[in-house]
Amino acid sequence: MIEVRNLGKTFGNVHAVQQISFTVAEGENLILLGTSGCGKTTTLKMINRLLDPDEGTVLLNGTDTATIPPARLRRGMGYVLQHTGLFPHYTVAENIAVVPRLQHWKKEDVRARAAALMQKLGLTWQEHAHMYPHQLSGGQQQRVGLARALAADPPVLLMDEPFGALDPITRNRIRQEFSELEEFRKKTIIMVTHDVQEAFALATRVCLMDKGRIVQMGTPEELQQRPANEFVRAFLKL
Ligand SMILES: Nc1ncnc2c1ncn2[C@@H]1O[C@H](COP(=O)(O)OP(=O)(O)OP(=O)(O)O)[C@@H](O)[C@H]1O
Repeated sequence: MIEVRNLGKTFGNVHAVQQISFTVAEGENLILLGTSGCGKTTTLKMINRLLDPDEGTVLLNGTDTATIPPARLRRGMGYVLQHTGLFPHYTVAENIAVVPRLQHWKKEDVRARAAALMQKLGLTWQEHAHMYPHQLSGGQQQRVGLARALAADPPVLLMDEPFGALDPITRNRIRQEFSELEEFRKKTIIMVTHDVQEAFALATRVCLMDKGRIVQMGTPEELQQRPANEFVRAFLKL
């Protein structure tokens, strides 16, 4: 369980995040939704300590994450980015293997896991394992990014616009495939998007943000049926 309490982060005179609080239960998918610059990415990065908050705390299963060494914390939290963050000089197989190798998995286990994930995500070992990221399409790169984040089976997945760099058709297809994966259903996920349709397709609950603050949080149905104010109504085009 992840509990975020009164998080705040300021860059110079920009209050990027102010008084953000929420809890995410095991297996839930919380989607942080909002316009560009509203503080979604900053919030996400404070959860795996890529950024340290100026105010507030993040608890992971009751433990203050400020007391957990960042490297250890991140091993339990897969991270998927819009521009994949794949290592360009590593092959597909090597990219997927990064975290299992850090955890000293046996070579054959790493390979079996990578091959199984690749297959689930529409890639094949024979064709793709030895390719480099620049030899893949954007959609294929994004699949490798997902496989890498899932490789060591972390209980938590943080995703920042994971389908954002793709054309709308590929985006919908990969999103659909991803939402059907057993991994997706099992994991606690916090995902950032500015796309209302995507948020509603994947969310257990949506956290709608504006100017660094939470405007409304609830299930997609709650937001649609009981928008808290004009901003919510306009954002959701109700
Ligand atoms: N490292 C930084 N230094 C200075 N300002 C920053 C930094 N990171 C974020 N900001 C500012 O903080 C605010 C929130 O940024 P953030 O990236 O969290 O927004 P976002 O909602 O994720 O936007 P987007 O959807 O465009 O990625 C913005 O005004 C941004 O310019």
